[in-house]
Amino acid sequence: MFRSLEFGNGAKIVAQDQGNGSNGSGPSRRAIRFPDGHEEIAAGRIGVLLVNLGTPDGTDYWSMRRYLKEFLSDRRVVEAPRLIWWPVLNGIILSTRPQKSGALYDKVWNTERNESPLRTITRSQGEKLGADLARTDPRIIVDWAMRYGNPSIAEKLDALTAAGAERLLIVPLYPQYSAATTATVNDKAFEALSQMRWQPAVRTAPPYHDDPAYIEALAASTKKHLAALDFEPDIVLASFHGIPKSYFEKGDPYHCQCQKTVRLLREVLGWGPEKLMVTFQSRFGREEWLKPYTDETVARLAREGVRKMAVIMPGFAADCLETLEEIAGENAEIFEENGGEHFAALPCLNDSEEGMAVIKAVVLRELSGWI
Ligand SMILES: C=CC1=C(C)c2cc3[nH]c(cc4nc(cc5[nH]c(cc1n2)c(C)c5CCC(=O)O)C(CCC(=O)O)=C4C)c(C)c3C=C
Ligand SMILES: [Fe+2]
Ligand SMILES: [Fe+2]
Repeated sequence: MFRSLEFGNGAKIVAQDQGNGSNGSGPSRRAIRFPDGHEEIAAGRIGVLLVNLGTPDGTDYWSMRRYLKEFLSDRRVVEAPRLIWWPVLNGIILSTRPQKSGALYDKVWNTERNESPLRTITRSQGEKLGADLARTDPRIIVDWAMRYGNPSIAEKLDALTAAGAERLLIVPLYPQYSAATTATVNDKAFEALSQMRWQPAVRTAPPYHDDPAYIEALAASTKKHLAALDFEPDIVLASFHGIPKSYFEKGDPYHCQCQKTVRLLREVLGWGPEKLMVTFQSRFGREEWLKPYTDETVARLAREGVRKMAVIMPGFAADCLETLEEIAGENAEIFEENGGEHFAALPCLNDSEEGMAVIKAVVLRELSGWI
């Protein structure tokens, strides 16, 4: 079966599904067919796929349950032996967490588009990057996907190869590497590629925790958002999503990369560790996670007399439940309950000028030799 995509100049990209047996069903032939119908040439396009964590399709019980089941079944995310984890996940967690998390997502949901902020922002990052890079090299096509939920990595890889992408750059949108994030994005992409008879050439973008473009963007964005506040914080927390301490002990470089990001950011801002502290948020389960915990630190500092606090979240390429609800909502309350007076959660880099400059710098560097 042929699938085709038409372009404004009358050219047509045609992809033939292989549909011939056991080795998957990805597109196996790509060609540009010109209007007169007889000329076929290789499409030769370069695909860039931005991937972020994921998102439920809705905040109702079944959408939340589907999403959490996919997410929490991933062995890269929960490493506990299946014999122990399976009954816990399918018992208590999937019967209670979907309602609880759904209510939290309701607080931040983009009702206009009926989707989570993470999906809205990731789409915008993809669209802005696509428009920008098409001016750099018209062979480049950019798309975006979610590791869990929709749009899936597999469907976007199919679409990119069908559109003629013979070279492909996968970009996990995580500045700091963790097996629970970067590695699982790549695993999922290679799982989809393993089903294709005719694979594109593939690269994956490395973490960019110490990339000067990223550090400069964080510094500029932090200064810009602090200047817009009606107070000057006594202390700024750099809050990262946590991981279980045991993952760090097994060799996950995430903790070290978070620390390095903040060390470099302090150097650019000219701040010491007493002004910009590192903390870890979003614990899940009973195991010990990376410390210090954000919520405990916020409470302690408020009790110790800190009255004005700002929080930046450099590990999140886009605002999401964990930044908009957990930090801007829950932690603001914790601060005030313990005597704090002014609290601000600063926006992530998102699709801002600074944020797009980082993604563009990473992508252009990783495309070198291809463009
Ligand atoms: C169970 C363990 C979890 C690990 C390990 C984990 C690592 C991890 N997560 C992110 C980024 C995000 N996580 C988000 C939501 C979220 N995370 C977990 C659990 C683990 N994360 C859960 C159960 C959830 C769902 C929400 C909830 O029920 O509490 C999000 C937000 C997604 C959104 O749509 O807004 C992000 C982003 C990182 C970077 C990371 C390890 C470094
Ligand atoms: Fe998470
Ligand atoms: Fe959370």
